[in-house]
Order: sequence, then structure tokens, then C-alpha cells
Amino acid sequence: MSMGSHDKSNRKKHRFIHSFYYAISGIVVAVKAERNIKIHLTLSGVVIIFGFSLSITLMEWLVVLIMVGGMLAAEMMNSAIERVVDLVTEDYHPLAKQAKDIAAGAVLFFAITSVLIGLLIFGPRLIDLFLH
Ligand SMILES: Nc1ncnc2c1ncn2[C@@H]1O[C@H](COP(=O)(O)OP(=O)(O)OP(=O)(O)O)[C@@H](O)[C@H]1O
Repeated sequence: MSMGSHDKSNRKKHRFIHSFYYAISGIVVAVKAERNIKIHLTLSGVVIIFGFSLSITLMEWLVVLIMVGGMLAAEMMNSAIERVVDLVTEDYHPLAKQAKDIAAGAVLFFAITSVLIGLLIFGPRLIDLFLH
């Protein structure tokens, strides 16, 4: 490998490490600042405890993990959109309203889907647990 390509691959590695660091700081900021994300994290913990306690299958774990990760990611995208809108305007603007409401709608959409999936996976086991 020539010196030039070695430098290039080092720079790439540093850029990758920096992007990773920025992404982690984004998660830390979001968790500290957003009440909804704290609530989602708590609920995610509860769902994971339920998953272990009720011995859900591997396929069910895959679905649960996609929903838990997706829910947190959707909530963080919503928070990012809220910040960008507030940065663009502090005045009332119909487009600002639409942007925030659509982002919030996306989170709600994901949350409803998560609840339905949660009911399908955990519902029958919980009913079984209480009936026997
Ligand atoms: N600049 C604006 N112009 C028009 N409507 C706005 C504007 N900012 C906020 N809104 C409306 O007010 C609602 C609440 O906005 P806000 O910024 O408080 O978000 P939020 O949903 O309360 O945030 P959080 O998730 O942090 O509680 C938005 O969903 C939107 O309908």
C-alpha cells in the first residue's frame, strides 16, 4: 500500500469514528432532553423483560427488537425534525405545523403498529398465564 492510500484509509477510519461519536452524542442529547424517549426506553425495558419472562420465540424476538429499535429511531427523527423546524422559524407557519404534525403522526403510526404486534405476541401468553 502506498503512503497516499494509507493516509486516505486512516482519514476514512477517523471520519467513521467521528460519525459514530456524533451519533452517540445525538442519542445522549435526545435521551436527556426528550421525555417521550425516556418513556419509550422504559417501555422497551419492560417489553424485553416480558420477552424473557414469557419465553418468546426467536422469530418473535426479531419482530420485538425491530419494533423497539424502530420506535426509538422514529421518536428521535421526530425530535430532530422539531429542532430543525424551530431553527427555521419561531413564528407560526402552516408548513412548520404540517412538518411537526406529520413527524408526530409517523411516531403515532409506529406506536399503534407496535402495540398491535405486542398484543399479538404477548396477549395469548398473558391470557394463558392468568387462566392457568
Ligand atoms: N412554528 C410553528 N408553526 C405552526 N405550528 C406550530 C409551530 N411549532 C409548533 N406548532 C404546532 O404545535 C404543536 C406542538 O409543537 P411543539 O414544538 O411544542 O412540539 P411537541 O409535539 O409539543 O414536542 P414534544 O414532543 O417535545 O412535546 C406541533 O405539533 C404543531 O402542530
